[in-house]
Amino acid sequence: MSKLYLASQSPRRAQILTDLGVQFEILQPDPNEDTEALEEEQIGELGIDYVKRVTLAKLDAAVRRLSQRVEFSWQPILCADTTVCMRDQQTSWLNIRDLILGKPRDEHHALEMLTLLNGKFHWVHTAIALQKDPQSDPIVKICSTQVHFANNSPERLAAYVKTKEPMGKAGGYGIQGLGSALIDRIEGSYSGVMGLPIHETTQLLDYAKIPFIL
Ligand SMILES: Cc1cn([C@H]2C[C@H](O)[C@@H](COP(=O)(O)OP(=O)(O)OP(=O)(O)O)O2)c(=O)[nH]c1=O
Repeated sequence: MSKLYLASQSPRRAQILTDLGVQFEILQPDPNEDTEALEEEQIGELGIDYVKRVTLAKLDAAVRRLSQRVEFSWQPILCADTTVCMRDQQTSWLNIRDLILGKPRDEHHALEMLTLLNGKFHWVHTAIALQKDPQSDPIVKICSTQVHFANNSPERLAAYVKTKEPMGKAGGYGIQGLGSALIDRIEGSYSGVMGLPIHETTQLLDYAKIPFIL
């Protein structure tokens, strides 16, 4: 049966693939690889371009890692990146700028991010990329969802940060957890916000002929 390599450390992505009934193996990162450099923003880069570039770079690194194994059988590789972004205050019709929010460095940073998102709309872009075999070009799909934060009190935001849920999550919240208490509406894909848009993922699985439950 065809199997898949998931080049991601995100437990949410693994859980979604498990729920879909996909046979997969997690491709562990190379401990010597500088992943921070990979995720560095370029000046003036829009969120959607950023997420696509980082996902393709993750895929490229994963393909290299796999082919360096002494013994390996080629199987399609899937990876993803999720980013939260808002229009920068300095944006104009002639110069559109995004403020890209990655994962918070610490609790203080998480509170800063949540305060920025509070009472407003923002975008969550998730790019997924799949390399079917060494010869073919990677296929990328981008899923963008608009999320609106309710007008939460500063005390509620601080209480949320204390739960530690914001850590390791883009924008400092998890829609699949207590973070959903802070959100009053979304337009788009819930699973995309969580880090792996299910519909777009099944399109890539179909393309790579990887079986799943449906
Ligand atoms: C906005 C949001 C993000 N997230 C998570 C999904 C991603 O795991 C994380 C964004 O970080 P990513 O850099 O996309 O992924 P990762 O570092 O967790 O894993 P890897 O690079 O190995 O694939 O934020 C949620 O779980 N819920 C949410 O509501």
